[in-house]
This record gives sequence, structure tokens and C-alpha cells, in this order.
Amino acid sequence: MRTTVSAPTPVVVAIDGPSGTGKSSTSKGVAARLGMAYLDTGAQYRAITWWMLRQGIDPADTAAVAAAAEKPEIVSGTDPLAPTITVDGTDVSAPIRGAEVTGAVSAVSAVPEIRARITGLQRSIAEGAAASGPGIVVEGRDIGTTVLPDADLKIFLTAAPEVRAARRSGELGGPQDAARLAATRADLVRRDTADSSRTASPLARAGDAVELDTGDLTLEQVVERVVAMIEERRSA
Ligand SMILES: Nc1ncnc2c1ncn2[C@@H]1O[C@H](COP(=O)(O)OP(=O)(O)OP(=O)(O)O)[C@@H](O)[C@H]1O
Ligand SMILES: Nc1ccn([C@H]2C[C@H](O)[C@@H](COP(=O)(O)O)O2)c(=O)n1
Repeated sequence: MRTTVSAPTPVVVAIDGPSGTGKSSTSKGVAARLGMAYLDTGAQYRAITWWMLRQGIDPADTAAVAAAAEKPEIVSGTDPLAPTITVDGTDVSAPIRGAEVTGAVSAVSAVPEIRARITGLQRSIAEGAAASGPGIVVEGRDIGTTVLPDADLKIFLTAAPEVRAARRSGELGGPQDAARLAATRADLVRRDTADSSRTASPLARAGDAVELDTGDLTLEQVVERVVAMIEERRSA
């Protein structure tokens, strides 16, 4: 007797939340575990910000940023084990993590023309992944509210600023001194405030999102919980 193994139902998962709550680590872990695609939408905003800076465009000059919004070609690779991001064919995965881009990305991503451009890219990537495989995990700030309002599952990650600052400064290595923690915390809070107070598609929890505080959970525990929610959704 032949047993037929059916392909898993494709699911689109939106994971949003403030900076440093674990969106990227969780999304990559979940997508890798379930063979799904993964999209880091923050990397796309960082990439277009990197390009603006390279062109000498002032991130605070909203009109100039808007006028250039369609110019760079941004390509995201969606393998959770090796995500990639290029701008006009150049690999920008390292420079987009630098302080200059981090300091400018909230201003650039607040410009409506930038959001329209990047949202279009995100929707077409999500649509393609859902049509051709077991689905995609898309992480960002406005995925559940604006980019993919019909996502099958929406999760909003949170964690206290102190926890997020400790995680972030842990990445840099060296001693966790109080001054460094305070500076990291201030940077996170500044970016969250800018991202959640902008007019165009701010950082926000969708009404139908499941909120998950990651503060007392290990990364593995967060991944487990999200995988369980996806499996429950698939079997519903
Ligand atoms: N549950 C967890 N427990 C401990 N550390 C974690 C947990 N989740 C993530 N981390 C660590 O916290 C740091 C921030 O995680 P990550 O980059 O995934 O957050 P993020 O929400 O994507 O941040 P950003 O929005 O700034 O890109 C990383 O060093 C990551 O390894
Ligand atoms: N859906 C998204 C994703 C990101 N942004 C902006 C705001 C963030 O500060 C910035 C960088 O994101 P990160 O790499 O830290 O996740 O990009 C946004 O506006 N909308």
C-alpha cells in the first residue's frame, strides 16, 4: 500500500515588535525549523537608508528621500539559514548594521513614498513564498497591521527595555558596564519612540496579534511556542 504524504498547508506568519525583542532570531529559528521562507523587512529599510546615505541624500530631507524612493534595486534572499540583501547588486548585509544606518533608518522609513515602495516588495515576496512552498515568516514593525493584514498568524513580541539592552550589549562582547547598558537602552527607546510615533504605518500591535513577552524565555522557548502556534493554525 502506498502512503501519500501531503505538503503542509502554506502559512503566512507576521512577527512584529519593538527593537531587540527577538524578532529576527525567532523568525529565522521558526522558519528554519519548518522549512519556511524568512523575510527581514528591517534589513530592507536599512538597505534603502544605506543607499540614500551613499548618494549624499540627507535622511532628514523628506522631499529628497521621497523623490529617490524608486531608484535603488533592493533584493532580499529568504533562506533563513543564509538571508541576503543587496542594493543594485552590492551585498550590503554588513554595512546596514553600522551606527550610521541605524541612526538614520527611522527617518528614512517614516517617509510615505519609502513605505509604499518597500511594502510593495514585501507583499510580492510573501505572495511568491506562499504560492510555492510551506509559507513564510515576515518580521518587522507593521507586518500584521499594514503589510499583511490577512496573515494566518500574527505575533507581537515584547520585552522590557532593560532586558533588550542587556541582550544587545551582550552581542558586542566585553563587560556589561552600567554606562554602556544605559546608552544601549536609550538608543533602543529612541528608535522605538520614532518608529511608533510616525504617521505612516507606525510600529503597532495588530488587534488580532498574539502578544508574547520574551523577557523570561530563552530563544529556544520562544521558537517552540511560535512553532506550536503555527502547527495549531495548520491543523485548525
Ligand atoms: N528569548 C531570548 N533570550 C535571550 N536572548 C535573546 C532572545 N531572543 C533574542 N535574543 C538575543 O537578543 C538580541 C536581539 O535579538 P534580535 O536581533 O532577534 O531582535 P530584533 O527584535 O530582531 O531586533 P531589531 O528589531 O533591532 O532588529 C540578539 O543578540 C539575540 O540573540
Ligand atoms: N516593517 C518595518 C521594519 C523596519 N522598519 C524600520 C524601523 C526600524 O527602526 C528600522 C530597522 O529595523 P530593524 O533592523 O531594527 O528590525 O527599520 C519599519 O519601519 N518597518
